Amino acid sequence: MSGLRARLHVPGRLDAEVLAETGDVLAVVGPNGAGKTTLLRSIAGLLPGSGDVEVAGRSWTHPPLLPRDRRVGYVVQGQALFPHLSARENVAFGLRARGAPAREARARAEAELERLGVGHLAGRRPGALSGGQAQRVAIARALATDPDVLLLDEPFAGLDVGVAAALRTELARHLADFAGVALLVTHDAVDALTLGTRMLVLQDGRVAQSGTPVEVAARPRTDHVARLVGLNVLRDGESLMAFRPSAVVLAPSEPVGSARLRWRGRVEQLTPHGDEIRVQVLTPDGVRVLADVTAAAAAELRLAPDVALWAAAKETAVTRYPAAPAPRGPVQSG
Ligand SMILES: Nc1ncnc2c1ncn2[C@@H]1O[C@H](COP(=O)(O)OP(=O)(O)OP(=O)(O)O)[C@@H](O)[C@H]1O
Repeated sequence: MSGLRARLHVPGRLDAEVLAETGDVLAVVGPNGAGKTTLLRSIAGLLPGSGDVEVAGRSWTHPPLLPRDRRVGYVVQGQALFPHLSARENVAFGLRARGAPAREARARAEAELERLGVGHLAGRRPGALSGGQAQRVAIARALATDPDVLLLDEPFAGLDVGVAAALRTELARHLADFAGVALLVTHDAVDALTLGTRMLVLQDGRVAQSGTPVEVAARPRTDHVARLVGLNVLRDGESLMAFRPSAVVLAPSEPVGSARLRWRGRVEQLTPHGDEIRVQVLTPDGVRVLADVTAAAAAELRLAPDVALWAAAKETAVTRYPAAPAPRGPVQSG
């Protein structure tokens, strides 16, 4: 087994088996308190005695390895850079702790910061960095030690939308190059679908579902995932398009504007969805598009089953990604 095999048990909090192969990016999703952070911390060795972990054919738990002896890069929730160290020293820290000579650690740290687009900020302390810059430093620090397992706990949380989008694009590149197994905790379905090669759904400390993102999105097995991936995921040739139902506009006649994707169809279903109404539109070719509209808009459009209408979405609201390759072996619950 070249990847990760873990059976994790933290009484009352987590009971899960995780299998991932080298090159996998496992998107870990689930409601608050489901055990996502506990899962990452168990793998990192921060919760001693919490189960069996085997990485690249080597046990990290029999005998138990200290966290610093595990080949892990961990980007914790809300960053934890050392405030009194420069970006360069923060990144070099882990290398020094693993015995790298100072010069070598410094050179590697600078190269890693450069790779993350923050090389020019190497001398700054975290207090003088923006949230997005600090997060890049945190990712550089996690990658600098060439970990076998990369743990990312909500890496885009708290960042401005534009900053998060830029970092997401960049992280996608680094994850594609990354030679180990990555676990990405996220509350964002688009992250799970675009960055994950597999998805692991946790609920009440257990694995509720696993599979490729497309499999999970197509047949959500928990309410949370259904809501989370309450996304439109439509095929467009060789790629998939994902967009939120809230990005879909309904109109009685064909919408104008060339940049819009549009579908003609009929209302198949209307369901309450929070403060809004979720409308399922069925096209003559069998494509289903979800739209969330306010009650006022639903009344104005006289929405009822079988009413003919148009659905449209702006191209800018659509995330496109390649259709997933054939599924690999299952990640199982414990
Ligand atoms: N230090 C702790 N001691 C005892 N229980 C804890 C501790 N940390 C977390 N828990 C509990 O363990 C469960 C899992 O928490 P965890 O933080 O792993 O969830 P999560 O899925 O990461 O949640 P979130 O999305 O809110 O970050 C929760 O019921 C939580 O209350």
